[in-house]
Amino acid sequence: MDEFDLIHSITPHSHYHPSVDVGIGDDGAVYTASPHMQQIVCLDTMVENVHFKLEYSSPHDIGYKALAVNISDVAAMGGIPKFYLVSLAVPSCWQKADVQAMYEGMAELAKLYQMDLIGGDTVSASGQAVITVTVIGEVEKDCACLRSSARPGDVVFVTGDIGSSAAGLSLLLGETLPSAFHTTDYFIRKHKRPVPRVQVGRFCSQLQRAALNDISDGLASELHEIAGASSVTIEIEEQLLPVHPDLPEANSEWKKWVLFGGEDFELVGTVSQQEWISLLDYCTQSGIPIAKIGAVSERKEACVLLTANDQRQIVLEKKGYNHFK
Ligand SMILES: Nc1ncnc2c1ncn2[C@@H]1O[C@H](COP(=O)(O)OP(=O)(O)O)[C@@H](O)[C@H]1O
Ligand SMILES: Cc1ncc(C[n+]2csc(CCOP(=O)(O)OP(=O)(O)O)c2C)c(N)n1
Ligand SMILES: [Mg+2]
Ligand SMILES: [Mg+2]
Ligand SMILES: [Mg+2]
Repeated sequence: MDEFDLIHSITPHSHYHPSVDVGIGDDGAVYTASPHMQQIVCLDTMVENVHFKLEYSSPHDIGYKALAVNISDVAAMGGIPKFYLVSLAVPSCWQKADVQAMYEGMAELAKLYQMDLIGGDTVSASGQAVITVTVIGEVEKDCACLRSSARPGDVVFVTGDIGSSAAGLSLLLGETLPSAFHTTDYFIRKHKRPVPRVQVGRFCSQLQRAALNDISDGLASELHEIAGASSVTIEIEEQLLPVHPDLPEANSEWKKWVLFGGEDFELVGTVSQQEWISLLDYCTQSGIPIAKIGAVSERKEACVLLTANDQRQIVLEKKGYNHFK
């Protein structure tokens, strides 16, 4: 594989956004930012054997997910994703076609959101493959949905279902065996091909106030981040958590997947009770699943409480995915 030949082959012939003044091919990309908008910049890395395994992830899957998780961070800010840059460390055993397939995975999602690839970097790796994606987005001035925006009395909500991605991972790793009860393909798809909730983020950015976070490390961890940033106590109810009906049949550990599993890439957030009505209305009309899972209490201490199905209230630990634990 030749580095320059590879870069040439993945260079787009045209851009969705005419605001790209200089794309791939110079020392840096140049774009003209829209007036009245603030720029959002996100970066997340995926490492072979930490975030994916080549046994079950194709290069297309890896590319798709590396861009999806970054778009998810833009969605959690309430933004519109516009541009992306890709840094690749490629093991020498990879073929040019494998790398191109990764870019096709990203292009699939980029087409959906009309995003332009405007740069990156390509190096050889002596060990595992690493892909780092940077996404640049934008949001109307002062409309970003910050983790610090939760207030007492707010409704706490989550989109989609949670725990399914962790179930998919467990199936892929062979820790959970497929059976007639579970929707194996659905869980695996939730793990490999998460769909970022950009529409919901955009709707929230137009509200008076919304706190948002995307679920990468797990529901408990993300709720703690909102509680900490807003200095509030969040109270959620186990019976309100949206889970796929087949999840409890999959494995006795399913409740851990829901609270601490992570990589759902759903949005969790808080809005005022009044604005919850319009958010629920919007999602219902758009066919986007969303559920109220609790409320922000009047206590001013950063804490997350869970009312279990037996009605006992417990402190929900800040457990979840942590790279060094
Ligand atoms: N190595 C790093 N250097 C600088 N900033 C970092 C680094 N790692 C994480 N951050 C920043 O810390 C914050 C939390 O990161 P992270 O938990 O990865 O967020 P997310 O779950 O939204 O991807 C973000 O603002 C991120 O940009
Ligand atoms: C082989 C493998 N083992 C474990 C996991 C689970 N996992 C890896 S990283 C992660 C958390 C999300 O990734 P991170 O890099 O922390 O994203 P961020 O929080 O920065 O968005 C989880 C649940 C996985 N996806 N693949
Ligand atoms: Mg991150
Ligand atoms: Mg992230
Ligand atoms: Mg993380």
